[in-house]
Amino acid sequence: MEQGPTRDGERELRPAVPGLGREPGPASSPTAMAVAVAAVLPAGGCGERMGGPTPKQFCPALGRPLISYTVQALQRVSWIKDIVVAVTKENMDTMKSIVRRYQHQRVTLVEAGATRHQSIFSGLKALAGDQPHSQLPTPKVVIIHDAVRPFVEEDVLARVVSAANDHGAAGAIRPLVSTVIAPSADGYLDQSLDRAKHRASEMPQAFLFDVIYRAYCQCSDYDMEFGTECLHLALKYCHTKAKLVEGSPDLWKMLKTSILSLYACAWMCVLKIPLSLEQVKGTSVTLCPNGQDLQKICQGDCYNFICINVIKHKKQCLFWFGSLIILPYIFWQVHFLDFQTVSFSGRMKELREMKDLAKEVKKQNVFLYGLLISFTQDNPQQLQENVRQGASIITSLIKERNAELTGQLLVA
Ligand SMILES: Nc1ccn([C@@H]2O[C@H](COP(=O)(O)OP(=O)(O)OP(=O)(O)O)[C@@H](O)[C@H]2O)c(=O)n1
Ligand SMILES: O=P(O)(O)OC[C@@H](O)[C@@H](O)[C@@H](O)CO
Repeated sequence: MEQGPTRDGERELRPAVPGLGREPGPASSPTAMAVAVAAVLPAGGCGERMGGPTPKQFCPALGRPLISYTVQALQRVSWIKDIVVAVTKENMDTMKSIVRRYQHQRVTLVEAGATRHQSIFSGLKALAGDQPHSQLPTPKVVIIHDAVRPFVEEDVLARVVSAANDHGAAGAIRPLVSTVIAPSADGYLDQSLDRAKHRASEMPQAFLFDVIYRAYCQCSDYDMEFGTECLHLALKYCHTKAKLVEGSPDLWKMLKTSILSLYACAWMCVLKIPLSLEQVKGTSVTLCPNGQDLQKICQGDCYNFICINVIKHKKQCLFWFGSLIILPYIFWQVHFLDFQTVSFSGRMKELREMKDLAKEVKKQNVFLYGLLISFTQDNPQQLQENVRQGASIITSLIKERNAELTGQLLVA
């Protein structure tokens, strides 16, 4: 087994999962129950369906391997104490250098198996107390999450962990996007499933460690080789019925290169006046006053990020929304306009320029949306309110990727 960074001294530190169970505590702030949580990331696949030479988990997005985003998504959840990543022998060095380069923490690498279930089992063994070489503490609840699903939020992780703690197993689900049919052996329709009654099983899933580990220990060779569903193993071998938890649309798994592109949701704010950084404080954003470029932002721990770059008298603002790999690129150009000093013709000129640019970049599948945030110098509160409104417009439209909004100027 390959070990990642030393895990000394963490054996006694148990995480508190938000919203998990109830302990006596002040009624206004329900104390979260302390539950030990670890995660296993199977990352030993070869990406057969994608068809490229590089396994999809190592494909770059904005110059950074996909798996690094997934690890980061788990790493930023402080109550996940260990992240065990299963990678093949031949990719072990690559993964080690990813861990080093992006300074991933709490990561332990183990050798993947020939199938996904084998890789997961290998990860679980690293956390099991009964294994001679296991060095990590055995968690009460273990999360299993595909390395190729980079967009996983703390909220859904907490919900599956909480449900697993209560019910023994839990998994995220999504509505089916198309109807599933069963063909007969000779190529005719045999059965058509009622779409409303079925769901797609997604990740993350979570289990009481004891349940899933016992299931894997008893698992038949056939299940180990051909099975794909961990929830099914818990049911079949431990009679544990998984609680199903609604997941968000972001939980998709990378399967094809066509979606291996960037979801560079950035706001490009061209500030037309010298605006003090202080003025946009309080918008629940992180401010980054020095000239960092998008690449650097992506490499940092930046989710829901607003970066303000100061370039001489012109200021640029990149609002980074963490979700990285969906086509098409969405680009927000945010104009801060002082209505008292910028004339009507000045505003029209800006709009025309934005429309022209939007037309141009649409050819490259970049949707450029405009957002106008108006203000007057004497009313900083109004500006803050407009920035807040702008942020909520962006967050609500960012996932729609609506081509019709290209070149439109929305007003906050
Ligand atoms: N022997 C394997 C096979 C798969 N996986 C991992 O399981 C997750 C989900 O599997 P899948 O999407 O099927 O990935 P691949 O097996 O790489 O893809 P394909 O089925 O197209 O070959 C991925 O993170 C993949 O790396 C694994 O750890 N070990
Ligand atoms: O069905 P697939 O082989 O694409 O994927 C299997 C896994 O990646 C996993 O996401 C599901 O089993 C959900 O449980």
